[in-house]
Amino acid sequence: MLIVDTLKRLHVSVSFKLADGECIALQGPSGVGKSLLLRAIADLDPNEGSIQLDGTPREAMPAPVWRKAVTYVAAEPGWWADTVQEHFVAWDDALNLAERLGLPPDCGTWPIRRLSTGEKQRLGLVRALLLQSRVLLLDEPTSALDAVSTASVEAIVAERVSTGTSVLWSTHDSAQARRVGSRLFMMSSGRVEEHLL
Ligand SMILES: Nc1ncnc2c1ncn2[C@@H]1O[C@H](COP(=O)(O)OP(=O)(O)OP(=O)(O)O)[C@@H](O)[C@H]1O
Repeated sequence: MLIVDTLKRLHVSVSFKLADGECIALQGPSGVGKSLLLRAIADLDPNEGSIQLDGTPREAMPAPVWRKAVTYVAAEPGWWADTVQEHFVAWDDALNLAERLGLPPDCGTWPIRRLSTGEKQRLGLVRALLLQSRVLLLDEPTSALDAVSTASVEAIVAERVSTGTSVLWSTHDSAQARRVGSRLFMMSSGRVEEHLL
């Protein structure tokens, strides 16, 4: 269980509980603060408030440990090495997931500069999935993907949810929000309000 109590980042102020094996879809207009909220939960930006994971306060863990347990997945992931497989400790495990997301077997040798936006997005998700995080904070994870790849992402995340991973999934696609979410949060003026699905 992730408990977020009066988390504040700029104009965002939010409290909610996210159970094990639950996926909450997060919607709201562009610029309303969805990314600010997800990044604050992962402690990637300065923020105030209290967050607990399974009863352990965030401040009791070193930040890198917290971020491996409560992982933010950016819509546009960052890269630091020249080729795809240099970004992975266990490339065989990564390749299995990458192939499920429609990438070819030789994609590990590809230079990062050749990747399309959607290839980057899928490989960024693979990187996060390999962490086996307790909580995934997905920031528009299929915004650059076609329908087939989107369905693959939704299926893989659903598998994780079915084995207990908690997910907060930001999306502009209300059909997707209803497909993936067991609950729906609408964000406006920096607050979230739960809506019936
Ligand atoms: N470091 C910052 N300092 C000040 N304002 C910021 C900062 N980061 C983001 N903002 C502003 O906060 C608002 C919310 O941004 P955020 O990226 O969370 O929106 P969003 O709901 O995720 O939008 P989108 O759906 O377009 O991705 C925006 O107006 C943005 O310009």
